[in-house]
Amino acid sequence: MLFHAKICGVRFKSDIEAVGQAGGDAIGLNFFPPSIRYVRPDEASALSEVARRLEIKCVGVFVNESAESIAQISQQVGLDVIQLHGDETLDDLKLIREATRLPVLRAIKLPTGPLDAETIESKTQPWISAGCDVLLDADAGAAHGGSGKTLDWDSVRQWAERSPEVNWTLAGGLTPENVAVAMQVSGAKSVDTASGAEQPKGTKSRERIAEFLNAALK
Ligand SMILES: O=C(O)c1ccccc1N[C@@H]1O[C@H](COP(=O)(O)O)[C@@H](O)[C@H]1O
Repeated sequence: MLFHAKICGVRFKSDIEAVGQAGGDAIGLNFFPPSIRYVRPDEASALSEVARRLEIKCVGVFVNESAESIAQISQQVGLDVIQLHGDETLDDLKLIREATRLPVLRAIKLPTGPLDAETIESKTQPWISAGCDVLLDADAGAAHGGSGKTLDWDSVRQWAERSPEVNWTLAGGLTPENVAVAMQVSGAKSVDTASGAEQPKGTKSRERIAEFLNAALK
């Protein structure tokens, strides 16, 4: 497992200090320019120094970025994990791995309505076979992520029970209020949130970060 609880889309040092104080083990730095959580690589370098000091992993979130660009940003910032959250292919994965030599977390975007274990299996299987950990997220359309929409956690559990060896993270609309239930129902041991730790949307809240991590790590 790459991490237990990640707070994604942090933009300020104080966000990372709040994650460290509440025992979180990963942050996400968002390199998708249209996102409200986007950080420039030079800003991200300063953030990753804080994370490194607190022994928090830095996950770079990328959407349809070239392998060269991912490698350049990854080196500049000092990333630990590459999260692919766009329409990247298995051929792209090969290039990204060769260029970065970092573990890859593949976001699998699933429908927010009724779901079944077979659908999750068919979408995750090629990436798991290629050696990726997978992050299950709600399909956010053109925004690609950060929608605040939740998944059908019962179906996630049915899929996960069939594949106990797979390293996976639950995302999609997780909040301080629902993360404990989401973990109980789905069986997730690793979770990720972006909008759930914000107040207002786009601004991380120290209180919501602490509440989320307390609920997820208890
Ligand atoms: O957060 C974003 O803006 C974002 C944009 C593009 C790709 C991924 C993004 N974030 C990821 O989306 C999931 C779910 O977000 P939420 O918790 O539902 O708001 C989040 O865990 C990030 O990894």
